[in-house]
Amino acid sequence: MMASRCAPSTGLFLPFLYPSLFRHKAARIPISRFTRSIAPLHTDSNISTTLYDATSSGSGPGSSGDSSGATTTAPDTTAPLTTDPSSSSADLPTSRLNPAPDDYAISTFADKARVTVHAGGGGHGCVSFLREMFLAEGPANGGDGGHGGSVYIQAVAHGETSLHRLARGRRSIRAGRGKSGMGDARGGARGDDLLIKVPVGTVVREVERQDPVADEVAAYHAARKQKREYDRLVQEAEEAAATKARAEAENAGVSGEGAVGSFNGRGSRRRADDKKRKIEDGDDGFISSTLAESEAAARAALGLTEDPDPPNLHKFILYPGMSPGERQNLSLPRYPRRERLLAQPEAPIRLDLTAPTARPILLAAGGLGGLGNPHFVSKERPRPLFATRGEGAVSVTLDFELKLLADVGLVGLPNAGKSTLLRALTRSRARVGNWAFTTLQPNIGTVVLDNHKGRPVVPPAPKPSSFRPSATTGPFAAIVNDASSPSRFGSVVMTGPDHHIVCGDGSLGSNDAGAGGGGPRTRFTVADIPGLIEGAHLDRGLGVAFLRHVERAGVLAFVVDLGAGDAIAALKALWAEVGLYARMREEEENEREIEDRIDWEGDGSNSGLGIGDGVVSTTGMDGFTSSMSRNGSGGGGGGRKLDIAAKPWFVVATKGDLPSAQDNYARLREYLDDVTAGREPHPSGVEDAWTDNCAAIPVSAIHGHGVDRIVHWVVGLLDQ
Ligand SMILES: Nc1nc2c(ncn2[C@@H]2O[C@H](COP(=O)(O)OP(=O)(O)OP(=O)(O)O)[C@@H](O)[C@H]2O)c(=O)[nH]1
Ligand SMILES: [Mg+2]
Repeated sequence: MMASRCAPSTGLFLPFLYPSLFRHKAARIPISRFTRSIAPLHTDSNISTTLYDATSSGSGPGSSGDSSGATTTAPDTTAPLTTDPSSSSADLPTSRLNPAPDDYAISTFADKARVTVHAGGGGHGCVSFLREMFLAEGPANGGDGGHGGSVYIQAVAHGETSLHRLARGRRSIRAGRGKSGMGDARGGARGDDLLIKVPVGTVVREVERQDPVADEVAAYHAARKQKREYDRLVQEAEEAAATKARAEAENAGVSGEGAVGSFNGRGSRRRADDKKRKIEDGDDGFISSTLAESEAAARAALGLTEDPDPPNLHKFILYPGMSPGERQNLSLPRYPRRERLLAQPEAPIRLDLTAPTARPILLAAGGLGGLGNPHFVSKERPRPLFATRGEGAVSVTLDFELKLLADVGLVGLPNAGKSTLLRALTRSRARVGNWAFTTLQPNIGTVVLDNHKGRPVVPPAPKPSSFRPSATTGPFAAIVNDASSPSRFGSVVMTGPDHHIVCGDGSLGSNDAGAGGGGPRTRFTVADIPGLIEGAHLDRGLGVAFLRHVERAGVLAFVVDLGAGDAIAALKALWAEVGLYARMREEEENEREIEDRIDWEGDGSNSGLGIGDGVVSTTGMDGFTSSMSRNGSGGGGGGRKLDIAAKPWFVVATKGDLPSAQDNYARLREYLDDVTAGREPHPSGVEDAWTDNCAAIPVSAIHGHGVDRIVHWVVGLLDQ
């Protein structure tokens, strides 16, 4: 038997021949090993611990404990607070209210967008004539062009929660252009209208606009002026030439008489007479030669190379098959004066859409379609070889700004527990993590008070005055003493499978969403924004820009972490930032008002938006200003109060389960009692700020304890 020529497979050359096989194999082994060895460095829990340590604004001394046992026990969110007073989020089992950092729903959110909206231009009119077998030159039958589409805006309460669709990518939005008319008297189709849907709470401001109709009018006036000037110069030149010729003829006659009898004299005399007669008779050849000269002189004077076009030529479409003679003899009629279908809103457009708009509001009106040639038939001009062009359309650059119109705005330092509270109040899946700036964009949730099943989920709220917490018998004591039952109000169970409170991420509430229609309030919305830090108004941290989302909330809830140092200091720091933000906004508004006053001076009509065709704006200019100075003292310059300080507010003293929370709460309570009684100034330092009933509601959001009190308190404040 012949020996194999190949050496028995030792595998020696295989890696060189098939490196991919080996790379694959080799890769597999270390990956799993690496995973095991490096995983602890990259897990979320590790990141959170690291960041927590760095920021040191966590939930107290117990929070940096070992999280290894986190998944061993089943979630017990109804556990009483007293079971383990030193528990921190890291020690607790994961649950809906203590989720892993990767358990959250990403929401695409944008609160600002700059977009140029273009209305559609009108389609052109058509030049056409009927032609049939025995009718070679029938009447004009060109169709009219279709009107261009318009752009509208509508604020909707449901379905839109953010401006991300406007902010994303596209910087311009176009309505449809009207189609041009066609032969056989077929009119062009209308351009499609465009409706921009925005969430309630959107403010729209015009930045710039281009109106081709206005440009056309200006171009027409310039062309007409030039044409007049040209005609004047031509006439002058002709008159000068005629006078000169007449003078020459006279001179020639005189010199001829002086040479009576000579042949030459007789000849020149005859020529001069001829010339004189021709001038007097308006002889064509002579006139045309002087006219051409005069026109050339006028063109030279105006710096033109050709005769100027009729001023309104650009508004007409000429029949392409026109002969040069027809072109020469073309006399265009006056451009017909026409009204736009919809009146373009006057500049500058400013809308504050604080309520759903029943009817769309016009932003940019579409252009008119051009007229077909039958419109220009007359006795003198039975076969018009022209039609009009479609009107150009307006384009407006607009700034959109969304100020969420939640009923309650949560304001707190980073890591205070705002998102956990939102999760406890609603079915929001806002991100929660034990580090600062977990929340990078606002979250909004809806608290449903009535599930429309005939039985209110939440019993009628007590009036805030009858529910005023006190240091001794207040809710904090209730939480501790009533630890076995999660709610003092019995019927509200904040956790568990039959959770009645839903998050309406897809249904943005408005200030009147709950009590809309005059009935009892059925829901309210809560906005959770990124944490504020000291100096946020100087753009530290994530800045104060997100405060715009709580600026118009009905009630402000200051979320203070009872386990993170002095709660009073935290509250004062928050109010200081809010106050500075309010002042900033007020200055901005004042500046804008002054700018507008200058803009609007020219036409003297500042009565709001000129929205035509019955489109009604729910809030125009007046609505805008009034919303900003709703609580102000009537716009009197420096005497204006801060709006935000005039809002009802309360403190949510969260993380009540942590040690030292009791003392901290007691001090906070005392301080707030003093503020209510007027012994202490308002924490923002603003005079006349709202201090009717400054409450601190202790909760442990992570356990879902005490959140029902917040629901009642808010309902009481909103219904005030
Ligand atoms: N012990 C305890 N921990 C809580 C409570 N509420 C929240 N936490 C923890 O506090 C940490 C921060 O919670 P978040 O809800 O993310 O805080 P936040 O205010 O939204 O933070 P930012 O979004 O960064 O501003 C998390 O680890 C929570 O588990 C509570 O009532 N008790
Ligand atoms: Mg958060």
